Amino acid sequence: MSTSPHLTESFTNPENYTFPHNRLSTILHNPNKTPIVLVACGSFSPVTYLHLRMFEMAKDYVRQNTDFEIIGGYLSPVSDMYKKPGLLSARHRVNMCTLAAEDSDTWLMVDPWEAFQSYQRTAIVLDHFDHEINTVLGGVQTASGEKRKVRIMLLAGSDLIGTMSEPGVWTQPVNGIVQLEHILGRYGCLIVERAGTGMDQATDSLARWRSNIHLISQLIQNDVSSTKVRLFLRRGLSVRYLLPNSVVDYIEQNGLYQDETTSILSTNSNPDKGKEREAAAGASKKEAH
Ligand SMILES: Nc1ncnc2c1ncn2[C@@H]1O[C@H](COP(=O)(O)OP(=O)(O)OP(=O)(O)O)[C@@H](O)[C@H]1O
Ligand SMILES: O=C(O)c1ccc[n+]([C@@H]2O[C@H](COP(=O)([O-])O)[C@@H](O)[C@H]2O)c1
Repeated sequence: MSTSPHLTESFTNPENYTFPHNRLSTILHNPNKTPIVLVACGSFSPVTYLHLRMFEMAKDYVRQNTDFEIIGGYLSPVSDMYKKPGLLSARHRVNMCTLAAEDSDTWLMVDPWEAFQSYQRTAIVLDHFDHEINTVLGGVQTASGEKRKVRIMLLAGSDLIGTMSEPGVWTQPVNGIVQLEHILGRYGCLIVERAGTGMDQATDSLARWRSNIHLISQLIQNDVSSTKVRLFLRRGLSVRYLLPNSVVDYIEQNGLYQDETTSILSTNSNPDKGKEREAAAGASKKEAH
């Protein structure tokens, strides 16, 4: 792993922010393994079982195919300033992710750092995790007391990684540094196959970082998406068993996704996720400068 500096000298924290690390393992059980933390960035509007499944698939993949040991996993909901269609307020998205994480395994956490401030590029978000886990917390310890640096890795669906190959915001430098080099060269990622986006198609032009890109195949096809869940809710259809029960209850109790006025922008069901993301990230970037 490269030791290039972070893309920013200092990180802006939201008011009253503390980095959640209650479920982060403090011990590296196998000293021969490289400790890693998985970070999934996205809208999570709302979080679905497929988002949680990504972490489970990654856990199996890591155990069977790598020399890594996972010491924690984070959902990092994007800022309201991302302004993607269908994006509910950060407060609700963070609350739903928190319920989902509590409901699930014991190693998942939600970091609200990104959600409660201006739009942050993904490279900066990974730097923030690196800073909190390695600089502030001092990494992880082996059973013999030796301190080890934790490697941060992006966990994403193949549709998201597919957009990295397209010319656009991902390829625009952050503070003069090419951010794909930073994300894929310094950190690396685990990519979960997503119905509708081929793995080859997603990674063809990212070949130079091949050794840092881990491809995880879907053995059970499931194309649940937040867009479809929102559509169901607007039509008054049940979404139970597509999301954790606690999240379904939260949506019902708060009357979320009933109509277009509950989202940051009006909702739509545009299937062209790549273009939607590029537009959202591009707009947020322009506003940030
Ligand atoms: N069914 C799925 N299979 C694999 N990856 C998924 C799936 N659903 C979401 N992801 C991944 O989860 C991350 C966050 O996703 P995001 O919040 O955008 O969900 P989404 O369902 O794509 O949302 P939307 O429908 O609002 O665009 C992304 O990396 C995305 O690729
Ligand atoms: O950093 C970038 O250049 C960049 C460009 C496009 C998308 N992203 C991130 O990718 C995630 C996409 O989320 P979503 O909901 O559009 O799948 C979200 O966390 C964005 O901040 C990041």
